[in-house]
Amino acid sequence: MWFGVITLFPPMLDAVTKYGVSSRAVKLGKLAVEGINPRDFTHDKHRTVDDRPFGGGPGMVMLAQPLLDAVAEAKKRAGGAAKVIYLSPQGSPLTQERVKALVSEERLVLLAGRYEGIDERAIEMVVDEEISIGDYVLSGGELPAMVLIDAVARLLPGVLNDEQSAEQDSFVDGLLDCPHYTRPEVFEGRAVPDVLMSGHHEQIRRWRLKQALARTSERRPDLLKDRVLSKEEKKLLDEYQREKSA
Ligand SMILES: Nc1nonc1C(=O)NCC1CCCCC1
Repeated sequence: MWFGVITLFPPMLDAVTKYGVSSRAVKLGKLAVEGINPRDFTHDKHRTVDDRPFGGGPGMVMLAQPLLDAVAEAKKRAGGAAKVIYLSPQGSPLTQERVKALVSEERLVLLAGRYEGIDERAIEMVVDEEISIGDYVLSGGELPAMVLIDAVARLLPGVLNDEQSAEQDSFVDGLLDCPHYTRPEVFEGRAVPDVLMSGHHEQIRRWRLKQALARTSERRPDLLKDRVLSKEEKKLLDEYQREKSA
């Protein structure tokens, strides 16, 4: 999968190309990430990429022309059709469902804005979709772009050693993740739950599912609203709620 990221700070992309699971995807040839700097598509001496907002107000707005030319270059490098996604708080929320759908795109261009935003005409002319990673304001779209790349990279076939760990990740089955423990068995007087030491795989599976259901109902009841529970999940959640009120 190929990503062209339109950014004033291409070196930031090292965070996904040189470290962690996404860097493994790059090494395996399953992921490519190219930074394309709009400043390289300016035609004035000062390589201007922004200007003051019409109508007044604080800050600066990114000029449309360098962005459009950078997107055109990205599409050329993509070597085929590529959707353009603009990362901004005005976008639709990035969810695991959306991530899973994006995995089937062969090429994507991600537009990372800076300053107060980008000229609206650039959005009208080249942006296919706006995506938000959350309801807060960052200083640029690069980190959101890398969040999207990381979330997609983990799902590329053969990237994660144990396919299961992707399956067990939170939000993959619509529940929050269960607690995890490793050595030592007792840390600062706190012991690992007995069931995890029992070697009973079926009991461990049920315990983990119950913990995931309990956590989700406590911390993110909204996720349970849209989720159909299996018979077993209903039973475990009822069990948890009875134990809680006992
Ligand atoms: N939240 C977000 N989700 O996706 N992007 C986000 C963001 O906060 N982006 C920063 C702004 C900064 C000014 C230009 C446009 C992007």
